[in-house]
Amino acid sequence: MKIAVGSDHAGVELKKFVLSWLEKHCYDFEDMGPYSAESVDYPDYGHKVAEAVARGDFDQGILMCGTGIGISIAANKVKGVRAANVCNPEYAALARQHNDANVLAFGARFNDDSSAAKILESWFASEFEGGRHQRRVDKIEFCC
Ligand SMILES: O=C(CO)[C@H](O)[C@H](O)[C@H](O)COP(=O)(O)O
Repeated sequence: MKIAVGSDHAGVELKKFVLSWLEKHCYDFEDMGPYSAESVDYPDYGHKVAEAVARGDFDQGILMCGTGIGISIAANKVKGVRAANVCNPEYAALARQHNDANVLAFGARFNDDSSAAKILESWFASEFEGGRHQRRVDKIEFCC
């Protein structure tokens, strides 16, 4: 599985942990930036990761900003992307199981390495359940 990872300045430090976690668990990943803590705009990185997932270059994306809110809103503007801003491991599991979320977002200012690891474990351990959820996910794309 190939994972695209991005953040804004607020997420740069936690991104380092996420990258090390992905490496430790043998995922194929790419750090799409930023590469320093200099202030940047979260939509630039939200779009970059989301577009890479939508093109099929990556299976999933992981995004972090201060709260996870702005960067997930930006990612969700890209057709075919279902970004879930997750605040605990249960949300991470349900985002995969019920929403077939293909981009995981979370807040770097509200998670430390330990809570981020629990979110990542739950996300990657969970599969889309299909069935009634497939019908609902299909309807997401059909909004005028
Ligand atoms: O949380 C965010 C957006 O939802 C971003 O990470 C920003 O950091 C946040 O908007 C605060 O901006 P600042 O320039 O870091 O003060």
